[in-house]
Amino acid sequence: MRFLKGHGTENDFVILPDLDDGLDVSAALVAKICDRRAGIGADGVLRVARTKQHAEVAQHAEVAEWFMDYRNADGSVAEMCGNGVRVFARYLLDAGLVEGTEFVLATRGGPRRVRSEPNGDITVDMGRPSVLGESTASVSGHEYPGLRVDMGNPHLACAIGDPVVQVDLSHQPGFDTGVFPAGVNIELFNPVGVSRVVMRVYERGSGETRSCGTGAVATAVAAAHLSGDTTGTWTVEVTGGTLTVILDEDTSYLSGPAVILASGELMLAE
Ligand SMILES: N[C@@H](CCC[C@H](N)C(=O)O)C(=O)O
Repeated sequence: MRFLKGHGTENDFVILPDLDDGLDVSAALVAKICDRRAGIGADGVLRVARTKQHAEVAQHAEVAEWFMDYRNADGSVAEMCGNGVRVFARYLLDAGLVEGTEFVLATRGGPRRVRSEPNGDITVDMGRPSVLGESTASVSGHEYPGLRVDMGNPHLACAIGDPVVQVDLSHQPGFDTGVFPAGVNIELFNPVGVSRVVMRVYERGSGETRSCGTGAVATAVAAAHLSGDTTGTWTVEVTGGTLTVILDEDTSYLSGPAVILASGELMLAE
């Protein structure tokens, strides 16, 4: 099985080109691939599939030839992955599977338009964030109130008084399972200047990661909300680099680097 490895601000992925739709990618195989000792190691897997072959996204085949079949490191399926879309787009561009610098790809969360920028960054139109109210995350005995934001996938973005670098995110934070029956991605952030935040994230299905694109947009929405805003350009400093988020009236954009760093032949089997 051919694979590539890539990352976006160190949110890292194994890419499985499955252009003929022949791969049986079970949850167990994904978990093995993502294992950082016994596998290649990654926060998730991006299977490159044809949109028209998949009933769950086939309605977008007219606008998006390629479907990002995203799986978390534990093998669970998620609707969207912002950094995954950017790395997936980088792969499609490098492999010559798309024409031009702007195109649409399919995700379970809906079609997403991407643009390759002159400086090499990839920008994604992430759609309009849905603000769903408030909830609370608990970490090491602290209760952190936050904003529920749906980005196609669920987020709880919490501004905290403690420096985020000091928080222990080695375990799953507590959350209200009545509010988030399918689990949630939890962002903790500190506002650090004008339209600038430092963020850490504990991802559903992957644990703490060094970046999360949907989480960066959710965090920008929550940070803007604190100052009574819904629009603006935000710099989100994550552990693995820096992302830019633009919030406008109708949609949101995520920009940053996306890199393919290796390719090879995978010998793992279930
Ligand atoms: N890292 C991603 C989000 C991946 C999915 C998430 N763990 C979930 O289960 O919803 C991103 O960059 O958005």
